[in-house]
Amino acid sequence: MEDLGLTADGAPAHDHGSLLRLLGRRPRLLLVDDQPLNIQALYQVFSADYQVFMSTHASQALALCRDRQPDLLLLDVEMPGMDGYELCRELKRSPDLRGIPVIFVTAHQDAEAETRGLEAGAVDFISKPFNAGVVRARVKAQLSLKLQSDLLRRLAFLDGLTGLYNRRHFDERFELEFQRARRTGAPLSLVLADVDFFKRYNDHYGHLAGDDCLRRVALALKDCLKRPGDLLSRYGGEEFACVLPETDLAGALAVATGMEQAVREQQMAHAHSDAGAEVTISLGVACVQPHAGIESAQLITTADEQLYRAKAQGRARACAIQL
Ligand SMILES: Nc1nc2c(ncn2[C@@H]2O[C@H](COP(=O)(O)OP(=O)(O)OP(=O)(O)O)[C@@H](O)[C@H]2O)c(=O)[nH]1
Repeated sequence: MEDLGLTADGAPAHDHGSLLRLLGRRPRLLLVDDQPLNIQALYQVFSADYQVFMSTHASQALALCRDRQPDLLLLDVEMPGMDGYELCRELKRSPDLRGIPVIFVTAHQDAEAETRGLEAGAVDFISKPFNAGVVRARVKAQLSLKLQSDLLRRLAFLDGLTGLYNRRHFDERFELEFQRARRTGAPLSLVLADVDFFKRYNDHYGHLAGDDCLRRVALALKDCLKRPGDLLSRYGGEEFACVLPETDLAGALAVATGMEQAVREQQMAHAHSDAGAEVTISLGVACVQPHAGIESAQLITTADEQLYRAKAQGRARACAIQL
C-alpha cells in the first residue's frame, strides 16, 4: 500500500529525513545569478545533496521552473533584463509555480531591499558574502516547510484507509474530464464498484477485518488500471468509482469485468455472502459522448442504476449501458 507519509499517531511526517524519504528523489534546487562565479560557489555548497540547475537569466529561469519544477529557488536580485524581484513576482502570479519557495541571495544588506524581496513573495533573504553553513541550514528549513505543505495538499485528496483518491478529488477530476470530453468529443466512461454483502462481512469478521478487506479490494482494483489518465477513487464506504477518459463502452466493460475477476481472485473468505464463498464486487458501467444537452450528474446516476441492476441480477457481475 502507498506510503501516505503519516506517522504512527496518524500525523503527517514533519522531520526532514522522513520528508526526503517520501519525496523519493534528491530535492531540486535552481540557482539564478548573472555572475557564473556566484553560481559556482553555491553549486559547491549544494551539489552533494541536491539536484542543482543553474541559470544566468531570469527569463530562462522561468522556463526552467516550468520544465524542471524545482523545490526551491536561490535568486540574485540584480540581473540585466528582468531582475530578481520581477522574476519572484512572476512566479507568485503563476498558479503552477507559486508553490516554489524563493530565497534571495544578494549583496544588498539594507532593510529596504530585504523588505522588497519579502513583499515580492520570497520566504527568506541571505546577504552576500554568505556563510556556507548558514545558507545550507536556511535552505534545509525552507525545503522542509515546502515538502510538508506538498504532503498536506496531497493528503487532502487521499482516502486515509485505502490510499486511493478520495471523493473530493473524484468530484473535481470527474467534472474536469467531463468538460474535456465535451470539448474533444471523446467517449468518457464511469465504473462504480461496490463490495457485495459487506455489512454481513463486517458483522461476521469485525470492522477491522472489514477495513483490511477494503484495502485489498482497493489494491486489486488499482492493479487493473493501466492508463495514466484513469482515475480510481474511494467513492463512499465500500464503494469505488473509476473514471476512464477516452474509453468506449466495450473498453470500460472489459476493465470492469477484469476488476470483478481481480477481486474474486483475492480469495478472501466471505462465509455469509449469497454471491459465493469469497468476497465479490458488483459493478455498474456507463459511457457517454458528452454533448451540450447532457450533464455530468447523469453519467453518475446511470452508472449507479447499472450497479443496482448488477446487484439485482445476483451480484458478482458488471452491467453496462451507453448513454
Ligand atoms: N469496515 C468498514 N466497513 C465500512 C466502511 N465504510 C462502510 N462500511 C460498511 O459497509 C456496509 C455497507 O452495507 P450495505 O450498504 O447495506 O451494503 P452491503 O451489505 O454491501 O450489501 P449489497 O451492497 O446489497 O451487496 C455497512 O455495514 C457499512 O458500515 C469502512 O470504512 N470500513
